Amino acid sequence: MEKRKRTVPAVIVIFGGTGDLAKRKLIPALYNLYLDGRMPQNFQIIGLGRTDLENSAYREKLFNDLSVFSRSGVPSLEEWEGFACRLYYFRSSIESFDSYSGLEEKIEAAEIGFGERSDRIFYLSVAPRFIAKVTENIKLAGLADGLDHDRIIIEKPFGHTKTSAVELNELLTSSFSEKQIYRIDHYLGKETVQNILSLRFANALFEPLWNAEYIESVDITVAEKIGVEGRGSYFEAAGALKDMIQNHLLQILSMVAMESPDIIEAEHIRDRKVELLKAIRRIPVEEVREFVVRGRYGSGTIDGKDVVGYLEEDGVHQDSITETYVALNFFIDNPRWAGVPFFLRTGKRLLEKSSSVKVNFRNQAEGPFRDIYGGDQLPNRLLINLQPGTDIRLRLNAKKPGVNTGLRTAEMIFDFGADNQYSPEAYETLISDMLAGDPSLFMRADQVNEAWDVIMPVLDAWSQGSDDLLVYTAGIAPEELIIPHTYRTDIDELTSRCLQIT
Ligand SMILES: NC(=O)C1=CN([C@@H]2O[C@H](COP(=O)(O)OP(=O)(O)OC[C@H]3O[C@@H](n4cnc5c(N)ncnc54)[C@H](OP(=O)(O)O)[C@@H]3O)[C@@H](O)[C@H]2O)C=CC1
Ligand SMILES: O=C1O[C@H](COP(=O)(O)O)[C@@H](O)[C@H](O)[C@H]1O
Repeated sequence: MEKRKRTVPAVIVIFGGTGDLAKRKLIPALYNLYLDGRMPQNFQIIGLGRTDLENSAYREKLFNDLSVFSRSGVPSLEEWEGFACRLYYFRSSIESFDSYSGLEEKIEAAEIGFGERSDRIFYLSVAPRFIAKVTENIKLAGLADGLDHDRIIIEKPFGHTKTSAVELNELLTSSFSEKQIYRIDHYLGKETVQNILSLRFANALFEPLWNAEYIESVDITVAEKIGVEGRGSYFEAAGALKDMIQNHLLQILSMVAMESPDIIEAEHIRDRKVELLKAIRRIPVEEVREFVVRGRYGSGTIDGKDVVGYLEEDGVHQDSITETYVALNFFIDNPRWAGVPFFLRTGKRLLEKSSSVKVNFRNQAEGPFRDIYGGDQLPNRLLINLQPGTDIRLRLNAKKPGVNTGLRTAEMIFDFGADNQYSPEAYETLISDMLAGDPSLFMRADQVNEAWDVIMPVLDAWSQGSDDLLVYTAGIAPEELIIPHTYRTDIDELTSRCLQIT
C-alpha cells in the first residue's frame, strides 16, 4: 500500500452524521484511512443531525459504533484520541437555511486552526428527498465555491425514476461542476469488482473467448442474509430493483460485458460502460412478467434463529407490494453478445451472503471427446466470487488418471484474498479517491441515467399490478428461488432449480 500524507487540509461535513450509513461505513472508513496515514495532515469531520448531542457524546457514540463495525476492531485509546479530537457534532436541521450560517462558522473555525482554506467536502448521507434542498442551501450559503477543491458526495439511490434522476443531475450541475460531484456506488470500491477489468483486459487468455461464440450465458448474483435491518421505511420506497439492480448489479454487468477501454482511465471506462448500458435490450412493458420475477421474504429461519417476514419489519406497510428479491433476464444487443442471456438476481434474507459472477462457456460435447464427454463432464465455467469469498475458479476438463481416455472436471483457483494483505473496505477506497480528486470509481451522470432507463419498463409494468409478487421463506438458498422462464440453459445446477416460492 502506498502511504501518502495529503498536504491540503480538508473539512468533511457529513449530513446524516448520526445515521446508519455514517456509523456502519463512513466513520469506520475515515478512521481506517487515518490509521493508514491516508488522511490529510490536517482534517476535521463535522457530523450533522437533529439528535441532541454534545461533541463528547457524539465521540463516545462513534467509539462504540467503530468497535462493532470497523475492520480494525476496537480502537486503541491512543489512536482513537488522535482521531476523535478532529471529530465534531453540529446539531441542526438541514432543511432550514438559517442553520447553514452556523455550519459556515464551524468550517471557518477549523480553517483558522489550519491556517489556510481547506478542501470542503459535503457528504450527503441523508434520504434522497433532502438532496436537492441541501445542495441548494450549500450553494446559496456560499459554503462551496465553483472550484474543484470543494466537492459534494451523493449517496444512492440517485433519483427514483429516470426523470427524477435527470432532474436531480440538472439541479446539481446548475450549482456544481461535474468535477465536483461524486455519485457513489460502493460496489465500485470493492477490490474484487475492480478486479473484473484486470482479469478481462490484462490476460490474453480470456478476451478472445469473451463473446457469444464461446459463452453461453452469464449469471450475476448478489445474495444477502440480512433483512432490511431497521431501514424498512427507506426500503418500502426502494425495493430490490431500485436498491440493488439499478446500481450495483448493473455496474457489475457493465464491467463484465463492456468493450475494452483504450486505457484504464476514468472517462474511457465510463464511456464504454455507458455504451454497454445503452446496448441492453429494454424489456417491453407487456413482456416484463416473462423476463422478470419478484418476491418478498416471509418469516423463516436463518442460522438457526427465527426471523420475521418483511411485512412484520418496522416501517413496512401492511399492504406493501415492495419486492425484496428480483431476478431478471437481460440480453445485450451488440455483436459481442448477440443471443447470450445475462441473468441478474438479488435478494434479502437468503441462506447465505454470497455475490458472484458465473461465466458459463459453451458445451464442448461436439468436439473430439464427444463419445466420452457427458456424465460428470461439465462445460468450462469461470466463477468470480466477489464476496465474502474472494476467489476466481476456472472449471476445466482434464484427463482421468490411469490407463484410459476418460475425463474428469478440475478447478484452477486463484485466491484473491491470499496475497492481498491490505484489503481496504469499499468506502475507504472511494473516500480516499474522492479526497485525491480521482472520479474513476464514481458514477457519471449519463451512467446513472442509462441505468434508470434499463429498469424503467420494469417499474412501469409493476405499477400496473402486483399479483406476480411471490412470497419466499426466509433462509432459502438462492438456487431454489424461481427464475424467469425465459432463462433457459442446459448447464449443471441451473437444471435443478425448482419453484420454492409459495
Ligand atoms: N445504510 C446503508 O446501508 C446505506 C445507505 N445508503 C444511503 O445513504 C443515505 C443515508 O442512509 P442511512 O444512514 O441509512 O439513513 P438513516 O435514516 O439511518 O439516517 C438519516 C440521517 O439523516 C439525518 N436527518 C434526517 N432528517 C434530517 C433533518 N431534517 N435535518 C438534519 N438531519 C436529518 C438523521 O439525523 P437525526 O436522526 O439525528 O435527525 C440521520 O443522521 C441514504 O441516501 C441511503 O439510501 C446507501 C447505501 C447503503
Ligand atoms: O447499497 C446497498 O448495499 C447493501 C449491500 O452491500 P454489501 O456491500 O454488504 O454487499 C444492501 O444491504 C443495502 O440494502 C443497499 O442499500
